[in-house]
Amino acid sequence: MSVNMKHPVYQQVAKSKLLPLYTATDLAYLPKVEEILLENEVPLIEVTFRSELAAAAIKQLAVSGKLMVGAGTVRTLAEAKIAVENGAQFVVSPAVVPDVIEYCLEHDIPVFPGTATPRDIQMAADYGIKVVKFFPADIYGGLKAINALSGPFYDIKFLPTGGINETNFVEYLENPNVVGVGGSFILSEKVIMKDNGITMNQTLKNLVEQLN
Ligand SMILES: O=C[C@H](O)COP(=O)(O)O
Repeated sequence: MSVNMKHPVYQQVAKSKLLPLYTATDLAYLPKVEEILLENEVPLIEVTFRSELAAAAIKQLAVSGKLMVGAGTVRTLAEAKIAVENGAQFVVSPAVVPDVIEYCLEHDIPVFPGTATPRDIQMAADYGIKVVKFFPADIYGGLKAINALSGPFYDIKFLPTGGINETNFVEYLENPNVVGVGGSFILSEKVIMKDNGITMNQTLKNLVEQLN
């Protein structure tokens, strides 16, 4: 059981720098979601297990094959199995869940466990994990905490999530220990629903422009 750092998911996260966290309540919007993300060259998505449609949305996106699709808010082994069986290519958890991590490593699925403390990070590192979610980033000290944690955990990269928004994401991404940022500020089904994606597309365009 070891971490395959050559998995394309790691390269894509580092390239896109944005990991959109998406909660599906209506599968009809998924083609629009794909269109917006592809147009803005953010070809990946984390579909959260916060709605009953999570597995179906993952499956639809995986079958379509346009985006790299992962599962988020994976808190149990059962959810990890459902996610991967429906085509999830990566898994994100809000905490360090040994069953989830072990299942993912056994199936060559990149897993980003949620960490906030040295103990959490050490637990993830003991599995050979090199990239952890830092969550909830703003409440657990933001960049100040990441800088402090990067001293002893010099070989770990962070994916801050939770409280990241359009005004602070660039500052996070400028930190050399931050590989990318995640969050609901990148893509929202509710916003897409309002005007069939026009506002959402513009919002994402504005975010991506700031990356260059
Ligand atoms: O697990 C991820 C977080 O719940 C996302 O937080 P956010 O809505 O502040 O981006």
